[in-house]
Amino acid sequence: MSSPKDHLLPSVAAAGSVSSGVSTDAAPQEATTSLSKISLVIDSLKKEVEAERCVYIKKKMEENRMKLAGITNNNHRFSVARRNLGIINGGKTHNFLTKRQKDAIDMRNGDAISSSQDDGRASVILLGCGIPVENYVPPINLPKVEKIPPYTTWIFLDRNQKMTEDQTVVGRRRIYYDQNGGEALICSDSEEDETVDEEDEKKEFAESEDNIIRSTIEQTGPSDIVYDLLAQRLSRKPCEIKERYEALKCSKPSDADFNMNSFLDKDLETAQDSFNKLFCRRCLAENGCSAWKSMDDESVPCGPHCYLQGTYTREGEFLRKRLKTSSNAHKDYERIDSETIPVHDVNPTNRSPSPNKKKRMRKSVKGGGEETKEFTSSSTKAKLLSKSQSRRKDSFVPTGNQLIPGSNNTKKKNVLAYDQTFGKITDFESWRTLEKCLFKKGLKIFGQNSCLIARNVMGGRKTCTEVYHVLHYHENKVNKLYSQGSNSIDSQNGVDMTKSNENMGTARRRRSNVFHRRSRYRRLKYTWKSAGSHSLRKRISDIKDLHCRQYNPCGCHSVCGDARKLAKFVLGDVIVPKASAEVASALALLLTENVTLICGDGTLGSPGTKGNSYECQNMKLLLKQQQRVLLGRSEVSGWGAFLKNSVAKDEYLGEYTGELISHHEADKRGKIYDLENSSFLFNLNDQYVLDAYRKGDKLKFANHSPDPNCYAKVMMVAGDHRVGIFAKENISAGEELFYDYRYEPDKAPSWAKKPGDCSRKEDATASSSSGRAKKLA
Ligand SMILES: C[S@@+](CC[C@H](N)C(=O)[O-])C[C@H]1O[C@@H](n2cnc3c(N)ncnc32)[C@H](O)[C@@H]1O
Repeated sequence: MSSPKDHLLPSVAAAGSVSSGVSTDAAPQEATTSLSKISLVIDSLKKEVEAERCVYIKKKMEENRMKLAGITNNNHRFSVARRNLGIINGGKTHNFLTKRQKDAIDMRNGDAISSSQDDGRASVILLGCGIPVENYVPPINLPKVEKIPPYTTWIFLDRNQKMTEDQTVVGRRRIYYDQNGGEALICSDSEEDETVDEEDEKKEFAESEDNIIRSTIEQTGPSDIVYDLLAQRLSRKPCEIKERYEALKCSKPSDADFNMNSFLDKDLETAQDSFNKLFCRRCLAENGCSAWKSMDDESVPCGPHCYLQGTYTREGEFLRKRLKTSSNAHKDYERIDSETIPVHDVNPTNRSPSPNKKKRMRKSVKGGGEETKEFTSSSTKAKLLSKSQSRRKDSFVPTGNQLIPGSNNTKKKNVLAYDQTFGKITDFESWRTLEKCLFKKGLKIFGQNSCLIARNVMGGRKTCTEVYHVLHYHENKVNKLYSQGSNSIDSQNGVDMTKSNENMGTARRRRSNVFHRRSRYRRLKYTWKSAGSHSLRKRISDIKDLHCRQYNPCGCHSVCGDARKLAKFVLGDVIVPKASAEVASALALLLTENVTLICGDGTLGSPGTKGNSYECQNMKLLLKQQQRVLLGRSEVSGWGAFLKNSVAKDEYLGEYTGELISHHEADKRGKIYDLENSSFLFNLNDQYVLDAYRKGDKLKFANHSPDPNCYAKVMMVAGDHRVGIFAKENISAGEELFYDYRYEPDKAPSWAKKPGDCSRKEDATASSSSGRAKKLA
C-alpha cells in the first residue's frame, strides 16, 4: 500500500476537527466537500486493498493451478492407462465399483438391489419410499451430548494489550489478560465460553480493514464523520471503528518492521526485558550463548561483507577486494551489486568449530595446569575468542590505494582519505540505541574482533566492515562507550575523528590503552593460575572502573581457618595438587570479582571444621559434594527420589536446581503446571523462582510429606541464593526422600493440606486463581 501521505488532502485533514454541529453559512457546503473527500480517501484505499487482493488471489490461483496440474495429469495418465487396459482385454468392461457403491447408486436410481448372492438369503427390507435394501444394517445411535466437554486454549497475547483481570471476548474464546500486560498467558475454557452471549460476539477486524482504518484516519484526522463513513464502508458500527482505531493506536507496531524499529530506540536492557524474564539468569550467566560462532580460520573472511573482503565507497557501495591473480591488478576492489548482497543482510557462514579447533580450545583452557579441567563458561569462551581476535586485529591495514583505486597519493594522505571517507560512511552517531548497546556488548565479549561482533551480536544489522570501521575510525566514541555505562550511550558526543589528525592520534592512543587494559583484565579474569602472581593480583584491585562486588566464595558469614588456606591457595602461589573442575570454576569466579575471602572449605574435598562440629555446607554445594540419589516409583505419587547410601542427620544431600526465573514468569508457568497437577517451582527469594521442570537434578522428584525426613534450605552461595536439601534425621540407604513443601495453607492443594488446616476449600480455590502454590524452604 502506498504511503498515506501521498493521499493527504489538506482540507480533509481539517475535517478531522469538524464536529457535528456546524454553524456558519458556508459550513454545510464545506461539510459536504469534506465528506466527499473522506469518501474519496476511503474509496481509493479500498480500491488499493482490492487490487492487492486481486493480485494475491491471482498469484495463489496460479500456484494452485501449477500444483493441480501435476495431480490431474497423473490422474489423466491413469485413466488413459485403464482404458487401454480394457481395450487390451478385448473390450470387456470391468466393474471398478465395489458392491456397496453399486448398491447405493442402484438405490438412488430406484432399482432393486443387485444381488450377486444367489444363496437364497434374500432378506429384503423396504425402506421409506419403498426402496428395497438387502442386508440392512441399522444405523448406529451416537449418544446425545448436550454440551461439548470443556477445553482449554492457550493464546499468546500482545504485551501492549494492557488490561487487568478483565476478560475480553474474541469470537467464542474468553481471554484472560495478564495483570502486567505481559506478553504471554491466558487461558480460556469453553465451559465459560458457552455462557458468552451471542450478541457479545464481535466480528474480528481483518488486516486490510485495519489498514484502511489506520490510513484513513492518519490522513483525515479522527472525527465522527470519518468514523461514520468508515463504518458505512466496512459494514460496521461507528463505535466499533472508533474502538478499533484506539486499539490500533495503542498497538501501533502492527507490522514486524515497526516493532523492530521501536525496539531499535530502546536500550538493550529494555529491549531484552522479556528475554530476561523468560530465561534462566544463571544459565545465561554461566553458559553464555551456545549459539556463539567462533572463527575456524582467522585469515578467512567471515562473510561477504567481512572487512577482509572489501570495503564501502563514500556512496555506501561495497567494493569487493579483487583476487591477486586478477588481470586488473592495479584495481584492488570491484563493485558488487548491493541488491545481491544487501548491506544489512549479512548471513555469515555458519561454521561450527572443527573438532580440532574444539580440542585446541580445551587445551588452551587447560593452560593453567594439569589440574584445571575444562570449564565452559561464557567468560572462557570470551577469553578464547578475544585471544583469536588480538591475533587478527592488525591483519588488515587499510591504505589509500586499497580504497581509492588508481590513486597515486602518498600513504599518509591515503590513510587520511580513508579515514575521512569512513568517518562519514560509518557514522556511529547515526547508529540506533539498540545497535550501540549490542555493539558495546559485543565489544565486551569479543574485544575488537569485528567478525565476531557482527556475526554474534549485531544480528545482521551491521556488517563486519561497518563494525570494523567504527572500531578503527570512531575510537574515541568507542572508548567512551566502553568506559561509560550503557545509559549514557545516547549522550555520546565524542569528537569526530575525521575532523582532525590530532584527535585521531589521541583517540588511537586512548583506544589502545583501553583495549590494553581490557585484555589484561581478561587475562586476570579467566586464567586462574595467573592469580598466583602478586603483580597481577594487585591489578585486580587496581581496576577501578570494573564493577566490584564484595564476594566470598561460599557465602558463609563465619570466618573459618580453612578460608585462609583457600585464600592462600588463590592468592599466595600455593598449588593444590588435586583441584577439581568445580574448584577451578570457583577460583575463576573469585577472580572475576574483587574478592573478599572470609570463608571456605579449605580442605577442598574432605569436610572442613570449625570448632568441633562445624562444617561449611556452602562449600559442599559449591563443590557439588552431594549424595547419590536414585529415581524410583514413589510411595505417594508418581516418581520419587531415593537415597543410595545412608546418611546422618543434617547431612547435605544435594541441590535443588532448575531454571532461575522471575516470579512473573513463574506465575505464568505455574498456571500450566497447576493444570497438570505437577509443579517443580520453588520460591527462592522475592526476585526469583527455581523451575526444575526442564532443568533439574533428581532431587526435584522428592515428594511432599508433612512428616518428612529432609528439609530444604535457601543458602547464599557465592553471591547467589541456592537451595540445598538436607537430611532431617538419619536416613538409611534406599529410603524415599520427602520434605515439606510448605505451601501456604490457603493455596495448598488437597494432598498438601495439614490435618489441622481449617481453611475452606472455596477459599483455596479462590486464592489459587490469583497466585500459585509456593514451595518454600
Ligand atoms: C516436584 S514434583 C515431585 C515428583 C512427582 N511425584 C513426579 O512424579 O513428577 C511435585 C508434584 O508431585 C506430586 N506430589 C508430591 N508430593 C505429593 C504427595 N504427598 N501427595 C500427592 N502428590 C504429591 C504433586 O503433583 C506435585 O505437584
